[in-house]
Amino acid sequence: MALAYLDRLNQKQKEAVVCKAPHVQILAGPGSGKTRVLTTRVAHLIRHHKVSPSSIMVATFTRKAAKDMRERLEKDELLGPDLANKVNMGTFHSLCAYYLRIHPSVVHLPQNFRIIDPQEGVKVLEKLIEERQGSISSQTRATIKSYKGIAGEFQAAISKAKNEGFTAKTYGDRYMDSLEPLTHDIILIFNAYQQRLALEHLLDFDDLLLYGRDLFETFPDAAVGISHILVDEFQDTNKVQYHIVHSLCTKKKHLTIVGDPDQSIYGFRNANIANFKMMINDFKGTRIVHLEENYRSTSSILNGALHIIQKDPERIEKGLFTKNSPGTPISLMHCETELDESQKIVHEITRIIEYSHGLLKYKDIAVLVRMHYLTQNVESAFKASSIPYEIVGGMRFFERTEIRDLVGYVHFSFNPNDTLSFETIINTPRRGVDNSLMEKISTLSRAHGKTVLDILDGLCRQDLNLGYALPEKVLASLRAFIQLCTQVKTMMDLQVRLVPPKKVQVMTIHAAKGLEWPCVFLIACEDAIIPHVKAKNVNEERRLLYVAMTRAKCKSKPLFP
Ligand SMILES: Nc1ncnc2c1ncn2[C@@H]1O[C@H](COP(=O)(O)OP(=O)(O)OP(=O)(O)O)[C@@H](O)[C@H]1O
Repeated sequence: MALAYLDRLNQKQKEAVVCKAPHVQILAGPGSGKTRVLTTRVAHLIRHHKVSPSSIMVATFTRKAAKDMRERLEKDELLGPDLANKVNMGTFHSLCAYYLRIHPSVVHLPQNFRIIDPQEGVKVLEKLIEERQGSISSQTRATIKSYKGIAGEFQAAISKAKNEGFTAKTYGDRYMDSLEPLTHDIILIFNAYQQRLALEHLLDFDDLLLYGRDLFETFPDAAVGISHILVDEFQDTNKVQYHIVHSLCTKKKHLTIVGDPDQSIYGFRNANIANFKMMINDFKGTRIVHLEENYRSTSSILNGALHIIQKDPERIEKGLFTKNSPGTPISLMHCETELDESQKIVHEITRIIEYSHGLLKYKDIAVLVRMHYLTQNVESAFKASSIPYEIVGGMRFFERTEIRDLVGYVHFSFNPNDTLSFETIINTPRRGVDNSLMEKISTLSRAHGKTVLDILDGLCRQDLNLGYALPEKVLASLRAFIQLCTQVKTMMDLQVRLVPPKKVQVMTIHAAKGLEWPCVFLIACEDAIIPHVKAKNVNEERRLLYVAMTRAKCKSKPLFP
């Protein structure tokens, strides 16, 4: 049978797509067609091996990657929209959320659990730390400048522990004998945090993975019907994600992973490069295929990037080449000040657009930064010179105040135990509920084991006594609030349609992973920024620079003030 979709692949890519080994590890450099190979392998399983599309699960790291892959699969030369839509595809977090919604009781979760974002998590921690400051060690107390700041630090510590696979209980058991006062503070707050989330039927992002791991471990049939699992960006998997993949793959399931150890830039979030070796040990019969031809970049760009990554002493040597022409050399641009740096970028972009005579558009240009705050100068310069730009990964749709409020109403109506959402929305519009009353309502809800709505109802009917009478104006607005919430019957499925960009894309290097543009500027390419002054692992910083440089097809321009 003619398999036309294979014609778009080189020999190694074909080998990776048609490989019949039970498990396949595809190791590939940047721009060598990992996404092309992964999507074609999915198509090949369905079209050639007649695997049902609903038996295939593809786990990605970002929603953007999942969307990108689905779009590629929807093309007729691969699967077409009907078949593509039947493939189970999503981020690890969304796949876990999906199966946890179907089988919540297996891991003792309530049916109406809600997923909170990191900002909401900080809010919970802020309160818990304030409530428990008497029990926190004097050393930690002395470092508290603001509750929000310290809450952020506890959140990072708890998240790190969870990404290593600890629950509050197992973390406490493991570190109970530590001599570090801070460790005991973390144990205390970690426990309190999990108790508060459980009480209010809330899960944070890390919990999704931990509960997902427990679900698939205790009940591998949760993902019934899945026979093939494919994982993108395997170098970014942490221990918990590996555990999930391992549990999912019991009972003769087939695993394909694609990844590039050189692009491992999430070590700070516990990504574990050792997972490549673990896979070889745990999955007998794994075949390794190397993709070594880069199609994306000019040879000048690729050689420049290789020069950087080859200095990583931990690197496992692997080949990467391109048949592309050298193109223009990488040009380092020295700038007098940060202001000068952004003005030079404006000047260069204007020149590129003008001289390419329509060949290159604003959307073909990206500006990458090591840290988000570095976008400020370039943003002002773009505004002043009317260059259309988009800061990617800044304030996201769901983080905007009005959207937060709207979603808060939906969440609260769906889960009236959720005091976090209650506190977000109760005074939008103003209802005269001050912080102390808000606290009392939340505390009464927890103490009586009743929902916040029940407590509000009790207050309005005057069945519950606060020790003082609420003004009639406040009672009236609480009644209106109850009525409004009871009117919101169903959860709305808010979906944002992403419009293809037409503007210069400005984003961090982390956000640029997996993307490509003809022209890429990299600003603040200097000591203390990259490698970052606080970076614990200089090799990870080197890999970060490698990822940044390999995003460019023709023009890579690092700048330094
Ligand atoms: N066999 C091929 N022939 C021509 N072009 C190819 C081939 N394979 C991949 N490409 C092109 O190379 C570019 C990089 O491919 P892809 O995005 O799949 O790379 P990747 O390995 O996922 O990159 P990264 O690791 O940097 O995210 C794309 O523009 C793709 O269309």
